[in-house]
Amino acid sequence: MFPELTKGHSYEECKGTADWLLAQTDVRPTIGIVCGSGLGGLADMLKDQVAFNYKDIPNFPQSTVHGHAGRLVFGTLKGRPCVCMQGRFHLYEGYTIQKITFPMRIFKLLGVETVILTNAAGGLNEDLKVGDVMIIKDHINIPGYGGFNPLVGPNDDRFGLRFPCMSDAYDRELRQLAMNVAQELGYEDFMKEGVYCVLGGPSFETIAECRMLFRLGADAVGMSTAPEVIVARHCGMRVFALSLITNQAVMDYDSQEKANHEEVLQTGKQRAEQLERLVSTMVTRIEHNNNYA
Ligand SMILES: O=P(O)(O)O[C@@H]1C[C@H](O)[C@@H](CO)O1
Ligand code: HPA
Repeated sequence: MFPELTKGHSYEECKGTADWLLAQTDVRPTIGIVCGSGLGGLADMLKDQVAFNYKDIPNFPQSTVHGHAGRLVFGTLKGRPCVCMQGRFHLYEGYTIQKITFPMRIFKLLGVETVILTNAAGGLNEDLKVGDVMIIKDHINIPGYGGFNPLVGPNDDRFGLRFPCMSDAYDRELRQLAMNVAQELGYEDFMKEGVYCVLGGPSFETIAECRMLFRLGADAVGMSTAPEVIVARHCGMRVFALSLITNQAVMDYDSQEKANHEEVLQTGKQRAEQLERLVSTMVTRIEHNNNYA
């Protein structure tokens, strides 16, 4: 790895961005939400919005992917102060892994305690159907095996430890809370739990790759989330993440199916309302001190 590729923003630069945002809104968010492909409608749930285009925020990258609006939205969700990324960043857009995870450090410096991440993913496990919501219980970070871990480079102890633990990355109580809320809402038929595997993208996986990933223990495959989770956990925020299964990964050489981004966005639209209800109900049950009501 070249040193210039492992240089993220300094603590002071992150603080500069967070202070710039805090100076322009009275909202003091304790919950941060990241919207996956086609799931940006989650941000529209916020009341009394103060929204910033990414291009106007100091040091922020810009969204380049269809289905990622590129706005940071502050507001309240059923009275809870929240901040929501309407669009995230991916390695395949050409940003460094430090850059795509930079917003997690901004969340932390804004006062966020709990991060809720969503993504679109392909189902590898045949128990996962298109339209299912998979609560992520763990991840496999394939780019990390090649040195693409967002914590590569000098460690700033003000953010967190040099060697953070990841065996508890996906908060057990928040996963239980999601299951409880799903049951109350009558969503249990499409709520699942599983392991998410991140690849660099942007090409979708080959059949051999899908078969390999399933054998490795992955239930769903995507191109995001795990790097953000690593940075969020490094700086001590609690994490809940879910995948909307937008397509079934092709595992069979006789299949005529082809993964495509339009199908991903379309499935997002179909489940949008239920996802919004699930996330907003969860938010009302997460106390500001990170206990659960
Ligand atoms: O931001 P997410 O992970 O939801 O986006 C997924 C992965 C690719 O960016 C895109 C493929 O359709 O959707
Ligand atoms: N593979 C990778 N990323 C994805 C997929 C997929 O099948 N679907 C949505 N994002």
